[in-house]
Amino acid sequence: MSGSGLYQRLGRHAGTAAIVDDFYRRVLADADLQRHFAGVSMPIQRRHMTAFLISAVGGPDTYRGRDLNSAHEGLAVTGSDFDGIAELLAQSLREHAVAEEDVATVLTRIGSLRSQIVGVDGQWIRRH
Ligand code: HEM
Repeated sequence: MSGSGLYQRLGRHAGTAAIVDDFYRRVLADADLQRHFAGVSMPIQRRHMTAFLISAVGGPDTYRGRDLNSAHEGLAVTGSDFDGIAELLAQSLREHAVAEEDVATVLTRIGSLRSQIVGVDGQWIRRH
């Protein structure tokens, strides 16, 4: 199955966790993105993102965090924040020698979540 093949190629749980560690190092070093994570418990964040990503690439589904709509509600994530995060994830995947074809697959899956994360409409509705 190509989904679980992708999970194997990312290096299963240990490989995905290492990619996510690298990813949040980049996020916290990014002048535009780091402010969103002020006050967020990064160990929990890393654990949730690792479980989420594993499930998104066809590995076991152990994610027990909130749904992505609820998790990002009120955070005022912009389209450009989303693109920045996706780019840093791509860099972390490449840093871990993930093949370009697999990087593209992961980015397509993550890209399909955009409307759950970028919050402009939801915020407008809540304010009025
Ligand atoms: C690119 C796709 C993204 C995915 C797959 C994703 C995934 C997640 C997951 C799984 C959580 C944990 C939810 C929980 O703990 O219940 C989370 C939380 C969070 N995400 Fe994202 N996220 C994405 C994009 C973004 C972007 C673009 C930003 C802003 C720059 C962002 C900011 C946050 C913050 C600040 C939290 C912590 C919220 C809190 O603990 O209150 N995320 N995200």
